[in-house]
Amino acid sequence: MTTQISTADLYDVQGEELQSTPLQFQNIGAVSSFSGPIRTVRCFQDNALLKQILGTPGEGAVLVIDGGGSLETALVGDIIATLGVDNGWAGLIVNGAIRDRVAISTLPIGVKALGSNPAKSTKTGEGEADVPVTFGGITYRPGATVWCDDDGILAEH
Ligand SMILES: O=C([O-])CC(=O)C(=O)O
Repeated sequence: MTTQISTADLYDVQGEELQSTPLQFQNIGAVSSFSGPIRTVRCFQDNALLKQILGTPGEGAVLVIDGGGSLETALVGDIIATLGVDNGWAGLIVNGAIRDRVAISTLPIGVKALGSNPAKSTKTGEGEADVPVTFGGITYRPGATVWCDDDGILAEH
């Protein structure tokens, strides 16, 4: 695996052109440094749509999941995260909760989330995909690049 430039070094070179967030995401996957083109999904306490998307080729993209910051239910567990691994996604940024934290910590994928909750989400498929989503001061636009590591997140405008 190629070593990725740290977000701090990237900020020093390109900071004016990048967005950062003060949100203190937890790094839950086994990969803490990851980057790629942004794909997005917006869903509230329902994970059928994001599961469907992670079942398609990721081609190194980062799926940004805007769950509205809800920690009431988990949007991603180890089965869904494994789907992401198997389909070539670089990582997930979850504005919400995950579950199966211990299992996800062994998976070769980046997973940033606000926290965890064993309660599961509904599965109606409600939500939107590949639209710009905004949380924590960053607007994540499909196709723009995002970089993540232990220091945080940077994204192109
Ligand atoms: O099915 C769910 O809601 C999430 C889950 O537990 C998994 O991905 O393993």
